Amino acid sequence: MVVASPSPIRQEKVRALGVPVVDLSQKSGGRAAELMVRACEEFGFFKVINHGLPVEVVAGMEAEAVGFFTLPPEEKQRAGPPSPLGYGSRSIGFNGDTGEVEYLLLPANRSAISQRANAICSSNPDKFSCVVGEYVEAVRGLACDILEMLGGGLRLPDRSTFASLAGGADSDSLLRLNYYPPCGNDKDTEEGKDSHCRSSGGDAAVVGFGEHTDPQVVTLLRSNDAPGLQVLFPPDASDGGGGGGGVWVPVPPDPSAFFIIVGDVLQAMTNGRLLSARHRAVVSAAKARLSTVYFAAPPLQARIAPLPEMVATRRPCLYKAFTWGEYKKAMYTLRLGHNRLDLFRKNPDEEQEDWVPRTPHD
Ligand SMILES: C=C1C[C@]23C[C@@]1(O)CC[C@H]2[C@@]12CC[C@H](O)[C@@](C)(C(=O)O1)[C@H]2[C@@H]3C(=O)O
Ligand SMILES: O=C(O)CCC(=O)C(=O)O
Ligand SMILES: [Fe+2]
Repeated sequence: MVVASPSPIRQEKVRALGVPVVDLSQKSGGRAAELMVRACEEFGFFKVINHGLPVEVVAGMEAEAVGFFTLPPEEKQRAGPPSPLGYGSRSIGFNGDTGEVEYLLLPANRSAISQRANAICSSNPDKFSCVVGEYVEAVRGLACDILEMLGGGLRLPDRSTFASLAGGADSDSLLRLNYYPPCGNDKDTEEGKDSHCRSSGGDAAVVGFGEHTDPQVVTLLRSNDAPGLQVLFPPDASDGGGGGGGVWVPVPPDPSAFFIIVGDVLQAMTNGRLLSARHRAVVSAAKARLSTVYFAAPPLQARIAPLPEMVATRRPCLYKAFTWGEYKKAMYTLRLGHNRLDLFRKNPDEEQEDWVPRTPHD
């Protein structure tokens, strides 16, 4: 059998830096919202603790995911191939991207989940629908709280602008379960002999999920206690701008927290004030990583454009208007790592000024 060599990632420019943390038990007074906005302006990324999702809802979701990924390969194939929804292994999207990952991509709503439950979990489809349905509803509530806080922190005239966009029943939100098998570097085991990681040699990490930004409004990512997520901190954030293209920051896993990632839609609506964060997952640990990722998205027909209050004389409108359906169509023509928002830039060659709030003179 010929096994393709997984692509190693060069390890330079990877540095341990603290990630911003927002404690949701301290919501009152607006301080948490201000911290969120600052984290999204600087990194497009933060972690929330004390988020209030019941532990049994989160544990139930993880147990269903483990149950699915540990099924025999032929059973998992019943939920594939990805269209893009469904079960996939190694191949991501339709344009040749690959990684050491298995995944299940589902629409994040109860009825669509129960329609697919039989193919995913034939032993107990009702339990799968119930547990996963409960999880997506709880996490949608958390997404709306966070988006509402961001709207408040940005002082929007309607603080619910983002939450209403992504929190409705007709939203195109998705749930993705990613499973990164362990490296199995143990030469004495059968698994170790076939290891997909040994072939890369040295300490180089292997790509689980290649670098990209998430296209939607915001992403809520939770994982088990295996590491792997890395976020690209822009040059200003990492070293005062002197280091070139930023630095990859490994994010220590925290199963009790959620990691929040700004998506392209939020970057466009805030006219570049909030940054959609480039991130990736690497496979280097001996332990399997399991991530449960909720992408809060607008309805397909929703019109996305920079909000008028985010545009000023010194901060001209950067993006053309588009519908979420148009954005999705464009993104499926591109590779994972491409900068999709560039397709919708008004003046792609224009230098961008740092964001300055609207002044009375504007
Ligand atoms: C290569 C691709 C996979 C992806 C669609 C795309 O053409 C470019 C964006 C990719 C991404 C990244 C974040 C999410 O995991 C995802 C579901 C999404 O909305 O955009 C995936 C897409 C996918 O796997 O279908
Ligand atoms: O698994 C991870 O930690 C990252 C996954 C991810 O970025 C994605 O599914 O879009
Ligand atoms: Fe992602």
